[in-house]
Amino acid sequence: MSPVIGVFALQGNVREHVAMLTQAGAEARPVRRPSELAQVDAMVLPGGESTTMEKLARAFELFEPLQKRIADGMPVFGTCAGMILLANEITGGIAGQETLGGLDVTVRRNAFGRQVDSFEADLEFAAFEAPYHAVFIRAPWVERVGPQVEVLSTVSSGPATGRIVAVRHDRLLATSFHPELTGDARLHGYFAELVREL
Ligand SMILES: NC(=O)CC[C@H](N)C(=O)O
Repeated sequence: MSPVIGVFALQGNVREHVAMLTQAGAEARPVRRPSELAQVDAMVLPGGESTTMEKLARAFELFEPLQKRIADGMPVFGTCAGMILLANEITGGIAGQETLGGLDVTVRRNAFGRQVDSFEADLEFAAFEAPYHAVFIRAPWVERVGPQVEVLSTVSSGPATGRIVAVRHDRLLATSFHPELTGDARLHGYFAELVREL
């Protein structure tokens, strides 16, 4: 049976993520309840507002089950706020903000500056032949990576040059930007491949 990828559906571009996963040849469905989480093999955590997503995940009793599944090795693709939710450590969080954790990085929230609400950039990925056009919206960046974390891409021009914006730690994949907005399904394909390899 082909694996099923769930998309955290309490906030964010759920339909777009499902569409991109489908385009990448994966089976995908929204997840709002613990019973739905139990039926998927992997998860996408979309962008949104990480503090709100934490609250919603707790209110819908998904926070602890997600933490447990991540600790048990479930593959997760976190994008933007989803990257923040996966990080072991955050800077610029609100008082008491907690994450699901698992990804051994420190992520800075709203790192590109509040005046830079959103921007776009072409990124190089070793796994892709052509650059990946990325859309950043009040995006975080990665400030520290643990020894097991692979840096997949950094910003290559402008004031943020060298900043880490895509990482992989074993089965956890995370990007600072929104890969569901540009019609380019290569990152969803990369994640689907990682899920299939299990
Ligand atoms: N586009 C996004 O996901 C923004 C993330 C948001 N700034 C946060 O801290 O959660």
